[in-house]
Amino acid sequence: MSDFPDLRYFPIWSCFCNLFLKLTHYLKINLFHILWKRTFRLSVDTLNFSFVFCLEFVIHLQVVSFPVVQLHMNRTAMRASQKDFENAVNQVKLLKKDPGNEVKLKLYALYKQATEGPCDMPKPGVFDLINKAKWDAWNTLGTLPKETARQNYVDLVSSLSSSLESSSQVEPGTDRKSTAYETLMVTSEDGITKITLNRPAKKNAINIEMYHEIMRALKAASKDDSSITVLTGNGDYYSSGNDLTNFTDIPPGGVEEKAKNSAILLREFVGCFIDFPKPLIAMVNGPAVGISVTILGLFDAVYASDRATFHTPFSHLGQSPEGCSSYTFLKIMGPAKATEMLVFGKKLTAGEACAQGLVTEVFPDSTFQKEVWTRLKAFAKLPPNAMRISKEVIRNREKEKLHAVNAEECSVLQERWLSDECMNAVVNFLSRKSNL
Ligand SMILES: CCCCC/C=C/C(=O)SCCNC(=O)CCNC(=O)[C@H](O)C(C)(C)COP(=O)(O)OP(=O)(O)OC[C@H]1O[C@@H](n2cnc3c(N)ncnc32)[C@H](O)[C@@H]1OP(=O)(O)O
Repeated sequence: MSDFPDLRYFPIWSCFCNLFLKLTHYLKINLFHILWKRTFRLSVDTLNFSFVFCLEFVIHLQVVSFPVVQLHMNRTAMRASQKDFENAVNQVKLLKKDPGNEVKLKLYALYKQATEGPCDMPKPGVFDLINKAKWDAWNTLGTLPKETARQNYVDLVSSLSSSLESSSQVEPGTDRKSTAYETLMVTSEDGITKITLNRPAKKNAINIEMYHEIMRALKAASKDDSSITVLTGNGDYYSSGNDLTNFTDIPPGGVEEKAKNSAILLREFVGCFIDFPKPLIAMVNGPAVGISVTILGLFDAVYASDRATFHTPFSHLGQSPEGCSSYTFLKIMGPAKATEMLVFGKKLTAGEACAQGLVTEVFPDSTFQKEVWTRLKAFAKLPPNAMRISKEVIRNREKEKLHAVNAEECSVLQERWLSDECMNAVVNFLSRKSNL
């Protein structure tokens, strides 16, 4: 405060001084009139005087006061930004995540401009890539005033902190995060968002809530600052597929309504995998059943522990293939092998699934986590935009077809769920007459 004269009351003092001068000036004129003019004329002059007096007041307030108030506000803002600037400089050092080279260059340039003014350094040589990039960033700020650069720096750091904060809200290790998902654990670090199916006591069976949470987690992962997304399971299973108790919660509209709602949910769920924009990797840590197997055809890489098995017992359940597997499995493994899995329900070992192209690579269970994570961390360091664009080029060719297949599979299943074959299979499982 002390280093600045407080200008807040200047306009008011200025107005009163001005008015005082005007008042004495007009009084002199009016005294002259009083002495020499008639009473009638005098009252008109008094009215004129009052009118001019008020006008003077208003004009003075507008012309003098506002610029002064503005000046005062600007000076206050400059003072605030100097303090904020120092805070922002410290805040940058505490950022947990790398904001990326583009942002770092912007920060560097604004810092230099704010502290040293316009760039007056000699331009580094073409081969001195890093210093040249820094010089370019600083030089493009031209003659931007130091105060503006300071303010821009503060704004950039604050937007950076809030965006990194919101992306860290998906951290499962924190209290905030554990309340975010009931059936999943979601973490985001080293450029990798990891979605873990988390109902180990139920073999990670996918109940209605988990379908919705997976979709929510995928949508969040598609927008966060990670480069790749991983889906895995907690416990001894990757997933036992659709939770068969989903079929027991019948709405007032009866089984038809249930089948219709399930088809809508399934279509939306599979659609999220078709449209997911970043590289999506499955870490199949154990046995996988039903829909957790079929959607693997929509992943970009599938790494499996040698404990994993792949089982799609649709005929046993009176159901039919979903997850676009009626299309992707045929493309991946050819019609004969796909039929063995999807129609006859043949369970594949990890090695067999790898030989047929469904799995990218199999790892011994003892080293599975370590080996796969080392690989994933290396992948996550690749340029994220290049990975996303490459995936887009590959996926776009198929997207329309995949959505059409998804729609068709869901509509066939809607009918199947109403069949005796399906209802008996579900009842048998729930009454524990059968395990697959
Ligand atoms: C709305 C969209 C629909 C999308 C269409 C999707 C279709 C599919 O995914 S079809 C595949 C459906 N899945 C199954 O048919 C698997 C059924 N489960 C089993 O066969 C077995 O549980 C097992 C082979 C996966 C594991 O057997 P086991 O090691 O003997 O363990 P338990 O059977 O004792 O299971 C422990 C615990 O978990 C419950 N559970 C496991 N899987 C499911 C499931 N898919 N649905 C519901 N509940 C499941 C099991 O009931 C046990 O629970 P508790 O008895 O309460 O301990």
